[in-house]
Amino acid sequence: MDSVTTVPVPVNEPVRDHRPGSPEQQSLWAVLEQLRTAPRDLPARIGDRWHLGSGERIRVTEPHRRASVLGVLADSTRADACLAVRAALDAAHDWRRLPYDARAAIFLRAADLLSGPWRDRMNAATMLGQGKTVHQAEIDAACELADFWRFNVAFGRELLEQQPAVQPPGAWNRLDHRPLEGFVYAVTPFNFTAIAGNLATAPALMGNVVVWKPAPTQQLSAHVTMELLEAAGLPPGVVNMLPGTGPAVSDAVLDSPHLAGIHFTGSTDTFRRLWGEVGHRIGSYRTYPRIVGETGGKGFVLAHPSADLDELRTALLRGAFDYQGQKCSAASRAYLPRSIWRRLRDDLAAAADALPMGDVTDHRNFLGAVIDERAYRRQVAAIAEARARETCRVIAGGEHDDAEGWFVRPTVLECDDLSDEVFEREYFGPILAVHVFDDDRFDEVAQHIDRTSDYALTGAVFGRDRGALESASATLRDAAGNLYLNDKPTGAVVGQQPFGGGRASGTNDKAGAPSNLSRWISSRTLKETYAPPRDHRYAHMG
Ligand SMILES: NC(=O)c1ccc[n+]([C@@H]2O[C@H](COP(=O)([O-])OP(=O)(O)OC[C@H]3O[C@@H](n4cnc5c(N)ncnc54)[C@H](O)[C@@H]3O)[C@@H](O)[C@H]2O)c1
Ligand SMILES: N[C@@H](CCC=O)C(=O)O
Repeated sequence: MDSVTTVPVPVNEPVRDHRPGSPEQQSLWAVLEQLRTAPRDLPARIGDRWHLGSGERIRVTEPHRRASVLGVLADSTRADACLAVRAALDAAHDWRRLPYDARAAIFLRAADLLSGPWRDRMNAATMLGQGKTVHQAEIDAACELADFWRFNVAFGRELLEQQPAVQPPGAWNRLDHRPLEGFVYAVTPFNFTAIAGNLATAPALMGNVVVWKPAPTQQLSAHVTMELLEAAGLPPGVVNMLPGTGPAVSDAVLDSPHLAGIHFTGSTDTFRRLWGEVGHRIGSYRTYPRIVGETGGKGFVLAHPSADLDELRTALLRGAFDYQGQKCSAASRAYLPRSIWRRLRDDLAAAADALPMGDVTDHRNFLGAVIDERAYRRQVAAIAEARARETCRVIAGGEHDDAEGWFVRPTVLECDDLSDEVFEREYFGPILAVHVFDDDRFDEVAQHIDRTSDYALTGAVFGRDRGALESASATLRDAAGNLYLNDKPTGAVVGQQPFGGGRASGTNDKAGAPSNLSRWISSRTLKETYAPPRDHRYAHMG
């Protein structure tokens, strides 16, 4: 179609509140039961084939009910990965020639299917497989993923419309925003269904083909995402999904001369490893691979003596313990003035100890279990090590129990030493470390936060004193890619708070923003001259 169209103006998907007894709660609960009673194979998707390979079998279980098996995947092998790369490259020719509107329509349809008939399935898969309560699943798997698909379409169109500012007489300058040559490798984390879906599809919207390696613990909702994309009309081979642990897939994928980009979210260590492997092979690629990665965090909350106590306590509880603290954005360290701490300590500890924890399908629970045994052991070790230090006290939680599921109680540690590892290391679980400072040291503590951790993802400053907010915001300018004033550091919304951080937290290309999509195009400049010169001599030559 030659017409210049407009794309729909995106609007954030409304969050349903799933009150007990509501129709939305009843329809979701029916789907939860179905998924629980029927464990399934979770095969790879390579071109137009669902393929359960020969790799080692990995069970996907409910974190809060370890014995409940939701499905089984086969760890993808090097051979599977070679097939997926081939399938992607075979699909590239037709996909990159499809007009933008035709590609966009597929993702807009996917968003509508997700917010309508597929909503319950996606929410249920995310609740059971990743251990999210209904609210945490709803804001992620339904709303954020639909938002990514709708907003990206508008952002992608904005990018394609970017054209040279100057058109002198006698010539026409144009930009042709091409997809990358080759394929993009999307490697995605367990904790957000939306992030996984976005990493695999944002490059595809811009005309690229993709090999997608989800985290094994996210495979149930990744499987539903793949089925949904196909129901929306995504042609075979545009996104090829390889379940499993990753190293064998990376061996093949990073060896391909056609690797054009990596779209990663996960831990800093994994990202650095992948970047290093690309670096070693850099001479073997046809083009320099674009490397985009959003990685770990150590979200801070800094309070000024003027902060409101109830607002601060709520932000700490939600920021630190929503989804068991398994958000890269989680509030995992708090710096609180002594005058506030005197009034907050007991309430915060009591409220944390009272948070109901258990099976996420019991709607009364605030939180569930951590994702797997590795995460459980990491929390248990961190708590034990903190207990052993004289300068740290466990003031809430600290208990854990893996009999039924990987349960760790919301834990608040009060630690005196500003350089304690609890203020630096990412545990990625329900542990909040608190440092209490003398009220007149607010500015000094802000400077300390800026120097403390390698990460720079999220942070929050609480206070009613405008001057204090401004000075902390200035001091902490590079300490967080997302800084919140009088709000918790989690829960960024697509189109409202573009998300990502710097330093060890990533390349800060801001998921769900035009800057991210710009990484998946490679622009060609066209200059057409209507009446080119016919004599090579310049005027100054006389
Ligand atoms: N900054 C952000 O936007 C953001 C968002 C979500 C999660 N995270 C971070 O992600 C981490 C938690 O997620 P995770 O536990 O899934 O991270 P992870 O690094 O363990 O795994 C991420 C992905 O990498 C895969 N992987 C590991 N080694 C690989 C290899 N050699 N080749 C290919 N794939 C490989 C995993 O299977 C998974 O799919 C935390 O550090 C968290 O802060 C960051
Ligand atoms: N974008 C999410 C965090 C994603 C990381 O896990 C938030 O803002 O809470």
